[in-house]
Amino acid sequence: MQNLLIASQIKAVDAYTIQHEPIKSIDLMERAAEAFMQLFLARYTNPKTTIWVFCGQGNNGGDGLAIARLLYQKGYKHIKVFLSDYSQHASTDYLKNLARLEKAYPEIPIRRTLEEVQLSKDDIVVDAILGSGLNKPLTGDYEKLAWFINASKAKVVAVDVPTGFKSEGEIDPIYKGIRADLVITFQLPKINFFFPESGNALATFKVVPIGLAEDYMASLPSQWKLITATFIRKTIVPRKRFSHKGTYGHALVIAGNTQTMGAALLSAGACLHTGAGLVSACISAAGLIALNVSLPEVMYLSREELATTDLKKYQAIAIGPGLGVEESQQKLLKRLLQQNKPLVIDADALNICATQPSLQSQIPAQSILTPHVKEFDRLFGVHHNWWQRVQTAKQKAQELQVTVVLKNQYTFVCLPNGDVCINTTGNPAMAQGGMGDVLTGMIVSFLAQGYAAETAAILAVYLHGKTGDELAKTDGVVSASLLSANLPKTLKKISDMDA
Ligand SMILES: NC(=O)C1=CN([C@@H]2O[C@H](COP(=O)(O)OP(=O)(O)OC[C@H]3O[C@@H](n4cnc5c(N)ncnc54)[C@H](OP(=O)(O)O)[C@@H]3O)[C@@H](O)[C@H]2O)[C@@H](O)CC1
Ligand SMILES: Nc1ncnc2c1ncn2[C@@H]1O[C@H](COP(=O)(O)OP(=O)(O)O)[C@@H](O)[C@H]1O
Repeated sequence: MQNLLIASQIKAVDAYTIQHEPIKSIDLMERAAEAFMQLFLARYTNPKTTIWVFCGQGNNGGDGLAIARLLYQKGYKHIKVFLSDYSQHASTDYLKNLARLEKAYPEIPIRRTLEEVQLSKDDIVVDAILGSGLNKPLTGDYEKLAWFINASKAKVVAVDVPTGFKSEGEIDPIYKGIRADLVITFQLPKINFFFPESGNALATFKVVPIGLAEDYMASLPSQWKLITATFIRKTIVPRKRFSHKGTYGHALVIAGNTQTMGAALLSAGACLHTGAGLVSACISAAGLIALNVSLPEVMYLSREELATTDLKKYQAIAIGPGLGVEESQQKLLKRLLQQNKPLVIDADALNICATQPSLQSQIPAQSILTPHVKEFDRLFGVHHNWWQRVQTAKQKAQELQVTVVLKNQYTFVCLPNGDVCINTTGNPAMAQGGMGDVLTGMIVSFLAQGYAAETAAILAVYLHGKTGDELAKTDGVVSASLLSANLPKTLKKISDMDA
């Protein structure tokens, strides 16, 4: 798991690296500019393109000036620089890089007013006006500049952060900053890149390492974590010699209704494909034939039997996909909550809890809640932005001592200790009904196999997205059943890798 840091912490890491590597700050800036340039060159290979580098007067602007010099040195001769020197203050490294540029390549045009700038849609703008130092909303000349660049339709590549975009905290509903096609960001992604509202400010981002002190970064306190492939590889326990079905637990999936039996089948199927030793599906009788035909390995438990069965024989239980919210399902859920056994609670089970708020306090500790945005807001109230929503998820996870899996393009897994783990696997080819049902089956499967609740949720969201990513390399749309069928392949790939 990788710590994500807020802008002030990154500044501290910057200072620490400068002191302990040691490296001069101007050389660290050069390293950042080099890293930016390498990725830029790989993407934009035509040296005849006109590149306008817009620079502010802080270190972001300093990066921009170094980038202009390095690109020119690499043969990109159509470089022009714009200085937005609207302020009295300029950073030392900005001034040094301005002097270096003017000395090395006095022929590069430097402009200071927009009347001198003509941007075409074929040009590239390097946005180095304001970076992580943004400390107030854009106004006046800065706002005009952003408007001018956005209106030009030129391709925009931002340095570290698009000008006007906050690295963390609530994102303003009306975005006035620069809209970047690509952000090349230094060392760590900014926390706000993972919130859907960032879609107004950037189409995509790439992280380039600039050699900041890794150990120090890891030692700083942060409740924001990125789920990494390394963590997953280290955490997944390979199947053991001499193991048998009993080794991998018995999972029960309580789901499905006459018109939504597919949800139950998808969930139970994914549970099987993720490796539970035994899977039982408690579905309405209408689904029995379908279950036997499509998932012969899965055992059936009738709704009536559920009432009398000793639940101890199941190592993990999930409830909700396609369940329905009628009185009988409400009773069923209430009875289950009274057993005080941790549950994976999804879909209609969450919807029932939303209409009966008193049930919330009865959710057993160690349970896992897997709402999508609408289920989340039904359950915990309407939220006007994702920052607030994640704050609530974090708070509820701590208050109820549960794991909240807030599903989205980037899923936020909020743990009972207050950590928010962000998953970066997954893609729009997966945006199809049934995908969440598969995820629920995966989580309950990992739980049955003996993983702790937090770990089961993290492994499942990563593996779910990773399988979707592998399939999206060849398929434009990835259905839930296709993804489910491919889970064993991803698991095999992961367990074959060296941790
Ligand atoms: N470790 C790393 O990651 C490395 C980072 N590096 C680079 O440094 C960048 C951060 O640089 P930075 O701290 O100098 O801030 P930056 O964004 O240039 O802003 C400058 C000043 O602008 C002002 N200002 C703020 N908001 C404003 C507004 N709305 N409208 C008008 N003015 C506004 C404010 O000054 P104030 O007005 O408060 O006096 C602020 O201090 C980072 O993004 C990366 O590119 C690399 O070089 C090396 C390693
Ligand atoms: N664009 C996307 N990128 C990444 N993951 C996605 C995307 N669209 C959907 N998903 C994933 O698919 C699942 C959808 O869950 P949900 O809405 O509950 O589906 P359903 O109720 O249809 O089963 C979530 O895990 C979500 O993260």
